[in-house]
Amino acid sequence: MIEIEALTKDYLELTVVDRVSLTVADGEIAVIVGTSGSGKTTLLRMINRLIEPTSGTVKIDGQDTRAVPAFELRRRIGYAIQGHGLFPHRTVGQNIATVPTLLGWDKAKIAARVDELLELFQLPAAEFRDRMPSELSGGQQQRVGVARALAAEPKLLLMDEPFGALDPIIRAKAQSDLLAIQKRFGTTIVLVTHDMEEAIHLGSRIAVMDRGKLLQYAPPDEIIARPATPFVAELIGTGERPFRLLSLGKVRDLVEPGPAQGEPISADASLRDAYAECLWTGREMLPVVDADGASIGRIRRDDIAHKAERPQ
Ligand SMILES: Nc1ncnc2c1ncn2[C@@H]1O[C@H](COP(=O)(O)OP(=O)(O)OP(=O)(O)O)[C@@H](O)[C@H]1O
Repeated sequence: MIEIEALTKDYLELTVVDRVSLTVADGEIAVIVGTSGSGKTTLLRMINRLIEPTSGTVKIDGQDTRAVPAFELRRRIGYAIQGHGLFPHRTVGQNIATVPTLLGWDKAKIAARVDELLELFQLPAAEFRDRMPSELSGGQQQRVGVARALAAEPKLLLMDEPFGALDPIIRAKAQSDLLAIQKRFGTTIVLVTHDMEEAIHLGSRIAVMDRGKLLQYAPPDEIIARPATPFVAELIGTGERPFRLLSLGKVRDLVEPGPAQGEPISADASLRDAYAECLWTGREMLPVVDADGASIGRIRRDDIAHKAERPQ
């Protein structure tokens, strides 16, 4: 658990992070959003003391981070940034092995971990282990960057716009990989983005920053339904609210027994995708299938539309 209390950063007269307090429970993904210059990166970097706070405290599992040498803290906490930050003269395998090597893991354990992570990120180890970063595509480099951050099995991972440079299709893939990996390892993640769609998709809680202040810290559905200030509402985009609500729900939540015509939709698809499919194909109902393709019933367009109404 991360407990941030009245955390503040001043640069001379300028307060760039202003008495921010928030708690991130184990296994949660907290996403920090806000406009450019609102203090997101500064807040994130104070957690692993890449930036020293002016005042306030950060506790990780009850321990004040000032009680731990900064280098040790940074080995313990995974850190992934936009543009991945790989070492250009080291192979993919050596990059991923950086922290385990610093921690003195034995060679066999490091090699096994490197291969495990490469496979997990769908980069066959035999093919990618010995390549140089320049021999990878941008999306592959980014995956190696996240793999490196996870190498020493950190309980906590900090990510600063990790998917910012990726095209929309690779980005969606990277996001679903991250969710799968987070589920598997139970990693607690704090992620900075300026993309509200990404925040809502990934976040179990969203922290909205403006000019150094934390305006709201709440689960996505609450941020959408009850924005704390007009600025938060504006950031969500009023015209987008119903669709953002739909993107939080799964087809599985609204399945009913009975048949329907035409191309089926997966139970794990979002309600937003199901609604789009209804509109696009002019259907009032869609057949629903499970991950193995077995029919499990149908979903109605009207039921989906009802879910897009403002929650009471
Ligand atoms: N070393 C520094 N000295 C002075 N001001 C700084 C320093 N680092 C950051 N700032 C200022 O602090 C403010 C917050 O910066 P920060 O990088 O945290 O914002 P951000 O929300 O992450 O922005 P972006 O989305 O553009 O990356 C900015 O106004 C920035 O100019």
